[in-house]
Amino acid sequence: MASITTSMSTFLGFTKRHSSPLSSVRTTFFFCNNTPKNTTKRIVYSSSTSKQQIKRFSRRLTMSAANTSAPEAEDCDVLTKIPPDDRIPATIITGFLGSGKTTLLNHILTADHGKRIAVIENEYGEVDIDGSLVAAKAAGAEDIIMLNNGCLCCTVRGDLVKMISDLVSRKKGKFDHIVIETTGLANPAPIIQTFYAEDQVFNDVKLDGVVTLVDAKHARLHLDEIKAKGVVNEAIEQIAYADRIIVNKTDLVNEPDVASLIERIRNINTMAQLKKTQYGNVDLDYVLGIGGFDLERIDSAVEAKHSDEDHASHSHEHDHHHHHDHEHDHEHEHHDHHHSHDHTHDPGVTSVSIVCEGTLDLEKANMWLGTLLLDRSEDIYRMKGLLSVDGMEERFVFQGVHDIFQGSPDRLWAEDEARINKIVFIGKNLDRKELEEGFKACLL
Ligand SMILES: Nc1nc2c(ncn2[C@@H]2O[C@H](COP(=O)(O)OP(=O)(O)OP(=O)(O)O)[C@@H](O)[C@H]2O)c(=O)[nH]1
Repeated sequence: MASITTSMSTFLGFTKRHSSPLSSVRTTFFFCNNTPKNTTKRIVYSSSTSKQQIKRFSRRLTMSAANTSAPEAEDCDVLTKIPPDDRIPATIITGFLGSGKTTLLNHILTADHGKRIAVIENEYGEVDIDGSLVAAKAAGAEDIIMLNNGCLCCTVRGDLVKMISDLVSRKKGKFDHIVIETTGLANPAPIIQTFYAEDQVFNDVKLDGVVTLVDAKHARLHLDEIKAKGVVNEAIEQIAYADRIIVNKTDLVNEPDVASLIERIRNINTMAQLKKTQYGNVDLDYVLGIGGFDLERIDSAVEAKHSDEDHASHSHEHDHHHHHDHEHDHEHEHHDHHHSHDHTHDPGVTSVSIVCEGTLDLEKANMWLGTLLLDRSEDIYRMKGLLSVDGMEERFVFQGVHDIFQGSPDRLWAEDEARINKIVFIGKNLDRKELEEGFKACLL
């Protein structure tokens, strides 16, 4: 995957105060670029990041944590409040070929939600706008832009940046939301990274979330497909990056099959909410206004409270004892589901959750997370966490996508509140024991 890199000097220069009206609010994140219009910041780890640099970074955070009571201090780098973000939200709709992406898009465009939506449609190799989308345009999409000279996640990423910037400069104020439909073979990661790596996009548009359609009838075939070494299985990747999963076409399969598919999806991604549907028929607030990358909404993701539909599936017997003999095969994680039966599936991509009471030593935690991202950022697809850190009165929330990391203190811990840390990782070759031990070694 193309990695986004930045010089570590800017990364370490993250104490600069903002000249915006928000400057009285202390700045949030570890970051790489100045962003004049808002205070969302990013850190992008590069392969040239050294452990020494992480150590320096860690020391700076330690100092700033001890300094949280002095918001006006010139060298202050920790926020007590996550500032409002008024950038235009963008939702990515992805899912394997034929899973129902266009059907969902039409549902969104024709429903009565009062939002003015601009659509970016990536139909690889097609020349004309999909007939059904023409109908949707008539029904009210603010703008439909076709990207058909390549796949968004590879060749036309630059086009995506250009399209979003054109859209913003041409029509700012005339639309409220951007929906991007990927091709069925897209890997969402580079598309997600575009929203952080490209200032032209980042300054005006924020990623709202990734919605992944799963074809209840055919998904198993795609998930089972074993690719050559180094080749991603798009069906797995699309599930792994999702904030919302829609198991569609449930009219074509029986309930036990849907249940075992959901079980399998859950093994890949415990963080996303999941719903079963037919013809993409979901409530619109399930797919728009997700806040999947918002720090203030980390809570709901790390709680891993699954919907009734999820739980309903757990009462069924599972018949998926398949076991792949390939390089990624390893013991799978099942932390949140409390299933005791032995089965192995979706080798490679899993979710690992760590829930643990206690308070973290800031320097150790920084070292651990920094080193983890430095060594494993290719494998860590997404992570979200909520931490209790020594010297911070607030909970520390963070989220990351590969080498992009954002973190900020959010609300104060209540006096009688148990200091429970929660972290969820989604990624490849995750070793739960190692992650848990690494985390626990940072506790005071
Ligand atoms: N039976 C059934 N068919 C569905 C359902 N949802 C969508 N379809 C049909 O499945 C076909 C593919 O749906 P699309 O919405 O075009 O899927 P897509 O993911 O956009 O497809 P690609 O762009 O080719 O990747 C269409 O004929 C839809 O009418 C469903 O829940 N049940």
